Amino acid sequence: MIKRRVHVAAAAIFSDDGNEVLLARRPSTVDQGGLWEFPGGKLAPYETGFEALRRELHEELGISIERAQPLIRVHHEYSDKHILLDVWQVHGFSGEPYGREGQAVRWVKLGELFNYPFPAANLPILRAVMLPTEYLITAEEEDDGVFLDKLQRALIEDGVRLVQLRAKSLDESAYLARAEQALQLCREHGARLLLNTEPEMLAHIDADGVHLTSERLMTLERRPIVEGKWLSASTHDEGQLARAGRIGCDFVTLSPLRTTPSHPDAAPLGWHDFQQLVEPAAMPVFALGGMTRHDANHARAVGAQGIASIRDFWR
Ligand SMILES: Nc1nc2c([nH]c(=O)n2[C@H]2C[C@H](O)[C@@H](COP(=O)(O)OP(=O)(O)OP(=O)(O)O)O2)c(=O)[nH]1
Ligand SMILES: [Mg+2]
Repeated sequence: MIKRRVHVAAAAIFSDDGNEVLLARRPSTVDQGGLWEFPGGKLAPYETGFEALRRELHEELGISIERAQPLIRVHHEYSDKHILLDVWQVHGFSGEPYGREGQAVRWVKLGELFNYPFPAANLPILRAVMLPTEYLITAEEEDDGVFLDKLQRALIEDGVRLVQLRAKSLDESAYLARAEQALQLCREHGARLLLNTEPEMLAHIDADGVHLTSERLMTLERRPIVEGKWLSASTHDEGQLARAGRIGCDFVTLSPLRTTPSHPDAAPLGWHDFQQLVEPAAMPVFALGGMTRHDANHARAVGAQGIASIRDFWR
């Protein structure tokens, strides 16, 4: 059977404070009926994704949007069709949204999204909605005091909300001690902390998750930590991205986008190859390697969740 290909534009519409998104419930009579969804629908012939999004949001919710940013593109195989969900992030609209087609519509806190039943294709969208556009990777730093000062600066001044504790030069007990302090600081600022260590470390410290090196990733056949903790991984090519998808990583970094002083010999991907690699990956991907916050918009335009960086945040 040749499957139908369906291209759908859908919206993650955020509340002004950014803490809630608007969900709609699919009528029980249609495909995927009764499940919750991000409002949107199929592209009409000759429509762009954004044009379809504007039309659908007006038809389904009675609102008008002027701008939207790409959030994530998800390819998914249903038994009867291949679907591409082209999901946009919307901040700001005019009109008061209501279910113009009689469907239930509800503002839902980001932390409660997993309580709602969604179509199978939606898991990567939920992850993308819950993640910020910036991922800070900490630098090697000998002194704990200096480390904490720099982390605090990034949390307060740059508004960083996702942190990976990378400290290859520390032994296990020094790493744990630093992780405890970093975790406390992250909690104070509403940020998540992932440990760049063996997954077993989560038994000793209640961090938000684990980041796998690409080598460690390639040794795993299944997800090494429970759902509910975040699992990310470093990837550099198609094979590693595929493995990350297979073991259920919540998101990944893909590098090196550019050549960097820390990895001068690694061949850079550049934006074109980056985009090609990200397109089939059904999870949020952060661009890494010579990235700054000024690259975030372009990264999003080619399919990334945003950018990951050490140097841009470590000042
Ligand atoms: N809008 C939307 N559709 C989704 C999501 N997840 C998901 O698998 N889908 C699937 C369900 C449908 O097969 C397809 C969307 O089609 P639709 O029924 O909304 O299309 P439409 O608004 O153009 O409606 P219609 O004119 O065809 O009745 O995508 C989601 O989060 N939002
Ligand atoms: Mg629809």
